[in-house]
Amino acid sequence: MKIRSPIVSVLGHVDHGKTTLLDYVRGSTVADREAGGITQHIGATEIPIDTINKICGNFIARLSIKDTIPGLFFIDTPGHAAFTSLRKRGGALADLAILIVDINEGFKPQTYEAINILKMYKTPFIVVANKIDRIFGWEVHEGASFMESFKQQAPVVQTELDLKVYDLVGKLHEEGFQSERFDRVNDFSSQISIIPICAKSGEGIVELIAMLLGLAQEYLTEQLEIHEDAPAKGTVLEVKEETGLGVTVDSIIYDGVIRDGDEIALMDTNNLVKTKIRSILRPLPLEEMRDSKKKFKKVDEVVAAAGIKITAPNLDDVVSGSPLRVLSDEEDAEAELLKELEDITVDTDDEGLFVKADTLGSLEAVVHLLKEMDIPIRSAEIGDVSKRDVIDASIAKDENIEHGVIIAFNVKVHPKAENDLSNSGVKLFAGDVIYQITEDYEAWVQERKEAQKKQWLESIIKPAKLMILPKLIFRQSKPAICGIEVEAGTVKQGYSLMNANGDYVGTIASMEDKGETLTAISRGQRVAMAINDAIAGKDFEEGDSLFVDIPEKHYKILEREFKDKLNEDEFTALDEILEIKRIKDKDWGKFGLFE
Ligand SMILES: Nc1nc2c(ncn2[C@@H]2O[C@H](COP(=O)(O)OP(=O)(O)OP(=O)(O)O)[C@@H](O)[C@H]2O)c(=O)[nH]1
Repeated sequence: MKIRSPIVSVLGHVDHGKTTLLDYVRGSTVADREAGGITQHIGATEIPIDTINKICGNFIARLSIKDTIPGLFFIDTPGHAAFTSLRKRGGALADLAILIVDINEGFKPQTYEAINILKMYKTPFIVVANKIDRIFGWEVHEGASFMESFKQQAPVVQTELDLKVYDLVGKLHEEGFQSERFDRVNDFSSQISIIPICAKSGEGIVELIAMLLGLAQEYLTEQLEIHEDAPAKGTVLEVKEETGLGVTVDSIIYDGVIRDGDEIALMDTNNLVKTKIRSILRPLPLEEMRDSKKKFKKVDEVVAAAGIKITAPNLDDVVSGSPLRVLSDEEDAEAELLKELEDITVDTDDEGLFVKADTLGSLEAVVHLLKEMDIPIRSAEIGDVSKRDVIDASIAKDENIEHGVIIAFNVKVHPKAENDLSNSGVKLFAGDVIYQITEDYEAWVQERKEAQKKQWLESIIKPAKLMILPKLIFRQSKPAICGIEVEAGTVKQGYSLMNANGDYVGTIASMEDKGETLTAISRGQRVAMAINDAIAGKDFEEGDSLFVDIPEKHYKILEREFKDKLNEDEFTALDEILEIKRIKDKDWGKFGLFE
């Protein structure tokens, strides 16, 4: 068993300094390049332990880190898109992550997104609080450790920094993490270290590197064990067309050995792709690159961890995030890959939303998040939103509006699908921050529920009470016409009326006030009312109170769902109506055992 270097990714909000940090980490060893200070991979940079020892020897001694880990392997492309692409079955490819936060700006949408992704993959991480040089009064000490530089700051500046660090501690706490400034952490397995740094001047970088190494040694060595002679396992970072080489795949190999001429298996959106390696390429050292047009050099074999470019036939449809396996014991590797593809794309429900994403990894992340929210998924695929997606969603919409929805992460709508989309009424939730898309979707569902409830409430017959005004009976019957005043609630045309004994009186045919026909009138209004079926003097008298006859089902809905929506006078009328109803049926309005 050999131990490989831990793979480290940098995540964080846009402009918080991911690239600057990576540049510094790589640049800090550039002088040493020829002496083996740094190993350039495709898509990654490795800093060997000797170089690390040179840069931060003191710290490493203090943290009692041994030389068992060969170095640190930094993925060159920062950001969570790269992070989710670089997946392997059941987790992230990165063993460790650096979450970078601008100390002056604090948490931003993509910071939360990164945390969600790290939580999902259970990836251990260190928080770096970047741009400390922007704290008012900070005196820059190029390349110094954080502690050294901190000691030399004025007390107000030190206090200011600590306040900002505590803001981050608070935010991390809200996300369910215990954290502390790294020098105050007493248990690295339960607390997250926050390292204040300046990616421009390099302050704090030595501590960052030492901490990464310390964490890897303490908690990851088992996961870093590799089988040097086993068929390689890797992940596709990017599929790229290269002049003179055709379509190539850039991949990170995290276990085993890969050789020129090996048979490998990869994935396109739906199938296994098998091919034979034509060549394995590594970057040409910078010095040599200057003298030639070539960027790569051919190698016969590489052992994990490594970043390589592979040329081979049939790579055109391979997707980024695809697993890569060297096939030796073909059946096993193939079956494993197929199962993996199934895990991500086929584990869907009969009904639900349509999900599109740009890579296998991001698709997996979106699907995972939606499932956690108990949102059913009908289909999950890689690629832009197509005409077919819109048609499928539109069919689903006819059955359930909430399923006529497409969630699109980091992909575009195909121009041919745009028209259909706007005509179909299918809802599209698109963006590049997963949790914002899901939040928007949830807000929309909530809004729809509220609107539905409102519509429902409007169709429900609500309690109301009216009085037959004295000396204002204009006609005895067919229909009876009389002056009334509404005493509680709202009375509408078509409502049935009952008297104080619960007997049916008649149905409101029409209402009129000063020559104007009204369909609904409220408390305090006086109108002339025509009542079908009723005979004045027999079914009611002047001065009688009449009540709206509420169907029992409506009463129950009011009681259960909308009681808080009734006015005080409606509330009292409802009580009166209940009492009247129970004269004839003592169980009226009571809920049955199974209701
Ligand atoms: N003052 C100061 N500026 C910094 C520091 N780190 C980064 N910056 C600046 O912040 C800006 C953004 O930095 P980047 O490294 O490009 O940020 P990023 O997170 O990689 O941004 P994207 O790649 O666009 O997501 C640049 O102008 C950097 O020069 C720092 O420590 N101090």
